[in-house]
Amino acid sequence: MNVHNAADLEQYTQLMSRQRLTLQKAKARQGQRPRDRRSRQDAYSKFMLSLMLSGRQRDDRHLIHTSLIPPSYHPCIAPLAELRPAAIRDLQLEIHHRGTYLLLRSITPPQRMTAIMALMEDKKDDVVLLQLYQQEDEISLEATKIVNIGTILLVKEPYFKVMGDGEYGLRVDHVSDVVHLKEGNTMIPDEWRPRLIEIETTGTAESLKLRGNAAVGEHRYRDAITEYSNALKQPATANQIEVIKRNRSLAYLKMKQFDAALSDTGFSTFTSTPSDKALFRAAEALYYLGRYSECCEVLEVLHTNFPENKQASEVLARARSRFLEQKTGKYNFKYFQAKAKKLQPPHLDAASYIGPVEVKQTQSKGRGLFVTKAVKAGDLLLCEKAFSHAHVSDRAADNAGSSSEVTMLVNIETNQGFRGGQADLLKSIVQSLYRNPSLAPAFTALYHGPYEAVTTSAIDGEPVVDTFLVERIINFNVFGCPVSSVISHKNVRDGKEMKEKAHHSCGIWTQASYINHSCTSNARRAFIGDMMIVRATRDMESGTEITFWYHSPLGASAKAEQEKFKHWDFVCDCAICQDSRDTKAAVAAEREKVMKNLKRAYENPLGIQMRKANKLLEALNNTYIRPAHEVPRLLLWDPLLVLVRMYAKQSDVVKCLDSASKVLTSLGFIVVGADTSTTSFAVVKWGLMIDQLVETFLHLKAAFVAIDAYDDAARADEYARTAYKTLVGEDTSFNTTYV
Ligand SMILES: C[S@@+](CC[C@H](N)C(=O)[O-])C[C@H]1O[C@@H](n2cnc3c(N)ncnc32)[C@H](O)[C@@H]1O
Repeated sequence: MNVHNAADLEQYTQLMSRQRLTLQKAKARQGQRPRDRRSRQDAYSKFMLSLMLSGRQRDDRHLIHTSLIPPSYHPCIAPLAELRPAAIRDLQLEIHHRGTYLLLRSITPPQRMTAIMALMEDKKDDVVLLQLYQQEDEISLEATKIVNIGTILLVKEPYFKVMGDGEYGLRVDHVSDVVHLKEGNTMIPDEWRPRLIEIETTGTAESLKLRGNAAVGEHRYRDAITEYSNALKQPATANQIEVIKRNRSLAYLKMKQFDAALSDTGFSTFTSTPSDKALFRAAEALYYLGRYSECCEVLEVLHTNFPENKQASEVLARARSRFLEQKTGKYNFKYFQAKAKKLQPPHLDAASYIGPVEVKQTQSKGRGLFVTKAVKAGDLLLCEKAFSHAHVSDRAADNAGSSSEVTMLVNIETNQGFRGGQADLLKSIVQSLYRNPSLAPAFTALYHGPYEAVTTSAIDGEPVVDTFLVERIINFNVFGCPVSSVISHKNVRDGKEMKEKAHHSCGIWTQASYINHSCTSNARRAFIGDMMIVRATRDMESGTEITFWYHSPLGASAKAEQEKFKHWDFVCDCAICQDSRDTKAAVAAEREKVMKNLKRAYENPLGIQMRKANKLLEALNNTYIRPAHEVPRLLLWDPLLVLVRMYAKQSDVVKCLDSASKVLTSLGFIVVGADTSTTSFAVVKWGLMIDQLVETFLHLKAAFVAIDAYDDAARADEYARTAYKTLVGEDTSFNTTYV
């Protein structure tokens, strides 16, 4: 929804045909055991050379950075005990070696490209290039912490393939298909043990704990977790175990493994006197998991038992604010706007408010979101924090716009490609689900088309994450977003952008994902940072299904509109789409002709030819059959608004009111009193919520003031603010946007 489809890029088409060819060639070799594998020395030299060159400055200006999604396959869901060992030399091309595993040791440092790569050996001294996809980015975790010389790991059900450059390699798409073997693991062969670097495998619980503490001191949190976990395998007193776990919980917090951090604090079985550290860490984990009510409870105990703990009071104040936001939907939007401007990425410290809505089955659109009580236009339905948000800065987006430097996520199987932050989104969601399985259900429940995901969520006590399921869910549920909708709105106001824009930044909002599309929608989404704000655009009765635009119906032909929905695999059946299907070809041609003539009449160098324009507008209006409040007349509002502006400038109040009233009518509104009569001005029924509405209502307000109709002016002002609030998400910035 408002994300960049890559199909319009020439590079994309070329890339896709190259990839498809590679895939075809590779398929033809399925089952072969390649005889031309590089020797160990040759493979090593090649890898090291490539590693060396990758460190040098390259001309990246015309590169497409792609993340290619291969044909989908399931993650391994068999317990390790049931898998048989395999050897590199027995691997067959283009096969997922189900029921087996490879035990590998890295003989090189890692190279980070789209995947993290390293050359691995097995016990028979054969080597293979390993590509680990969907790993954390370098800032979160250096590649050397994932794989480095001497790292021993186990690849479950390996997928051996011909790579893009014709070489052979192991491709791992599911993070859960790799097991890092820690020192002391009995699966590590004896001959590999002495070569393990700097690893002391034994020690007492106390000495290992101290090593863990030292690792924490050096910010080596992953190592610290290993040390503490080893310590917990040694004999220890109950008190020692508690301390080691508490320390490990800090390392888990630093690694953003909030589920594990919480569990290590003993939260689920807290006694009456947990330590201040345990309480604080539990509170921190709960905060990041969005469990604000429990977070407040824990912090209140901490505050009571350890009143001198200043940090606790600060966090308690924050947690209470989040809890209040979650309960009431009351936010400091002014603060949001200021923060979103400053933060990079613009991720706000805020809780989600899920308003009077519920998910229910619809007649023909799968599940949908419905209001549980009557609401008014402008009412807040959702203010949701992104489940995951990929920020692409304006500079990066501008570069991508000129298509000299493009990031793409390309799915060969579905032939879909996207530009922008979607590749980052995939990686970060996979990692987040892997680290915090408690967050998974809200995400995996989202619509994912016909893809059949595995139902196993954990194996051998470790989470199973299906990368292809994540990719499918992103595909159907991603929203493109600006840093703030107020910026997009100002651009429309200033005539810089008339159409809704696609965005490079994007995210997933799990509750908003249940909202289906309709061109005659009754809600709108707005963004501030990573918060999506959904408000009603018209009054709704309890039980009404909420809909918003996946793509705005404005400015595109009906056919082009339907093309856009192909991606989501549905045909829009709203009144606008039905009407356009029912419109005869001759009528459509007549509209096109009138529009062309209208353009000419408007672009006359001596000013608009009013007589001609009025006639043409009348003719255009007459091409529509169904009432405008049922089927908005999408071609009419824009030329009418030009007239409103003109009459406002000329201070022709009567004509200004008349044209503004017609703008509203063409958008599906029913209004009364938008004239010089004594009837009070009121919106009886709201129509399509477009950015230009604010301007329209403000022109009405000015016209009413000019004829001393102050009550009507006040109402027009109120409507302008309601429209603004719906379009931008809040109205605290109204007075600065419209000074
Ligand atoms: C973001 S999901 C919306 C929630 C989804 N209906 C569900 O069951 O979870 C997008 C998918 O919903 C369905 N959908 C959305 N709007 C629709 C519409 N107007 N008509 C038919 N199907 C629609 C399509 O299958 C689309 O791919």
